Amino acid sequence: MNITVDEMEKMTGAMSSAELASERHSRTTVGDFTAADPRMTCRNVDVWYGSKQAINGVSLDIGKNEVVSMIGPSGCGKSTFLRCLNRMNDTIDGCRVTGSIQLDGQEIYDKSLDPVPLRAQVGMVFQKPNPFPKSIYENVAYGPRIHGLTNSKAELDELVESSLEKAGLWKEVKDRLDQPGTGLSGGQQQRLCIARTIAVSPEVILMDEPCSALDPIATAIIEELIDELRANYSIAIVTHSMQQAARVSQRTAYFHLGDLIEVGETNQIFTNPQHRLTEDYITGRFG
Ligand SMILES: Nc1ncnc2c1ncn2[C@@H]1O[C@H](COP(=O)(O)OP(=O)(O)OP(=O)(O)O)[C@@H](O)[C@H]1O
Repeated sequence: MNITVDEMEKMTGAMSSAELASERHSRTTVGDFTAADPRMTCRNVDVWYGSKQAINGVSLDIGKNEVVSMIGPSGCGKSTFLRCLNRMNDTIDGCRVTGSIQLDGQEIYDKSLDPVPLRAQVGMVFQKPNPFPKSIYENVAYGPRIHGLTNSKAELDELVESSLEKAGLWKEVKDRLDQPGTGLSGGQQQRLCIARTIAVSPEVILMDEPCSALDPIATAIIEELIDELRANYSIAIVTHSMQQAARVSQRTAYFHLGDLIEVGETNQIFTNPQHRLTEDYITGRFG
């Protein structure tokens, strides 16, 4: 049975909690959660922390060469869902993920799949820039070295340069590659983290509020970069800033209490939301 959240709310008084729990799985997301050319496909994803369910039957595609933003009030599950996409939740005790998440048609939760190379294919940039306590060069060279991606120092040098170039940082650091990454400004550190992610040839880049620790100028530079990166990668970004979602993404997904309420073209979500909860959020009535 397909029912909307509104209908669900009307029905709750008449249903037992067991019936309600089973109905929650068939709750429909408003809008088309599929992408024409998907890189990742997520179907009926549930996430629990112990006995508490944080994500309820979410289905969403991340398409090739698109930026998908995930928005919603604090605690709605955006980061939890994002972390499912490269199995970062594996590192959290008591966290359990069910459903199907595929990268290029392969189940990423398959027991035989090694999460270490997966996290190179699906890289992650965190809220707070977190360069290693090493030189700028080593920050970028570390991943390719442990994944055995280059055969010589010259090749590694080239990869470090091209990754810094793609992250828009090369010109600013080319004369001080041996200096500590932690000595860069916050915005530069975040671009260094992006270069580090790019260096191991990802297909998808996950970004969890990547600009929340940055000033408006550094934020604008990262937003421009995200738009450029889209030419080569699929990007999923969690953001608290609706303006940022509107600026950087082609599709937007609105989460509420662990449900994916609505997904659609970013322009449509912000100008003509179909669900009352989406409308309430984007018009500032809550969140
Ligand atoms: N490690 C954890 N252990 C237990 N519960 C957790 C853990 N991480 C998140 N949660 C819970 O899961 C739910 C979703 O949290 P999550 O951080 O994914 O939301 P969010 O939308 O990203 O929030 P925010 O915008 O505040 O970062 C919340 O109820 C939160 O308390």
